[in-house]
Amino acid sequence: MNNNYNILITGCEGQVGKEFQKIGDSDFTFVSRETLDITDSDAVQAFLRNSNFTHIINCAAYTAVDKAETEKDLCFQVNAEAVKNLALACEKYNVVLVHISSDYVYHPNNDLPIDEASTCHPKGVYAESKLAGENHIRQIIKRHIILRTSWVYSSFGNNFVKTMLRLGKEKDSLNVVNDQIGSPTYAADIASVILEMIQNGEKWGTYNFSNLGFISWAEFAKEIFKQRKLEVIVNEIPTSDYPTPASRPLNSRLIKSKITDKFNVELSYWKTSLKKCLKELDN
Ligand SMILES: NC(=O)C1=CN([C@@H]2O[C@H](COP(=O)(O)OP(=O)(O)OC[C@H]3O[C@@H](n4cnc5c(N)ncnc54)[C@H](OP(=O)(O)O)[C@@H]3O)[C@@H](O)[C@H]2O)C=CC1
Ligand SMILES: Cc1cn([C@H]2C[C@H](O)[C@@H](COP(=O)(O)OP(=O)(O)O[C@H]3O[C@@H](C)C(=O)[C@@H](O)[C@H]3O)O2)c(=O)[nH]c1=O
Repeated sequence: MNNNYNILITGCEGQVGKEFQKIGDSDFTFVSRETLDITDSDAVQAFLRNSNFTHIINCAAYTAVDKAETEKDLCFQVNAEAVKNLALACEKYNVVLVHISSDYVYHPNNDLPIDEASTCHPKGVYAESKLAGENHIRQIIKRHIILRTSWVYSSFGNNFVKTMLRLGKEKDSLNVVNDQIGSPTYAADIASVILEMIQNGEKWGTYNFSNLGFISWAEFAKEIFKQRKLEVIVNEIPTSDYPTPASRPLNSRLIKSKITDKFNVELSYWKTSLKKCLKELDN
């Protein structure tokens, strides 16, 4: 980056937040939940009033999709009300707000690839709270970027890759759903693309972003074990055989031409990014 930027990263201990820490640029100020709870609107206002931030990249969120079904208030506080706080404070102090949202806001009832203009039919508390957060931003602040991404994993925190590696050590075979189709996304690629977007000019709005290729969770699991040379059998099952408290969309095929056309960014193929993450885990 360069000296023109002064960027606050909220939720810095999460998967995406940690990737910004890995980049470790001097333009960044990192705050975790302990340092800045984004649901505390006074604290957020005070933090911005006393600093000179050009951007906030909001990596803070409530991401426990199933638990959200029984923690609706908390989930909405973090993913919707707190995002509103951030948007109001950014608008007041002339700060650009970069926010991360989810493929789960779309939840279409067809198999067609999804662009940013597609109608959203979020199902479940997490998905609804993420769309509510987005809507606050669009209503409050023009100078924003919302990145809708999917199936995020990294060497940090909890995610599908780490769950598969853990279960693969414990069991010879696993049942994994094969009818939810989307793209895994390496958190490091999200951090990189956000920085490219910030440096690439003022093109506000909502953008899909994920790694390239549309696959099922079962295919993802198989490739994780293949790259790790683990002999684990993946039994492909329908979602109906894997009941969960929150329903997941069957179609998460995000079209990424808006982001590639407007920002001229290169997307990484999902297997290539998976390889990088597994290497990172080895280290
Ligand atoms: N994970 C995924 O598969 C996907 C994620 N996304 C979106 O990407 C973004 C980043 O996700 P990811 O990095 O995986 O999320 P993580 O769950 O890994 O990290 C979220 C971070 O936010 C922190 N946090 C929670 N509540 C607050 C609060 N009130 N104030 C400040 N910080 C808080 C958490 O802290 P603590 O752990 O202490 O609660 C955690 O460190 C989120 O907006 C998410 O919705 C989109 C698509 C897929
Ligand atoms: C562990 C496991 C999961 N699954 C299924 C359940 C689910 O449909 C799918 C993925 O499971 P997870 O619980 O890891 O994924 P989930 O928490 O639903 O992941 C979502 O998180 C939120 C935050 C997002 O925004 C989404 O983009 C998406 O990444 O795999 C199996 O079929 N077998 C298994 O052994």
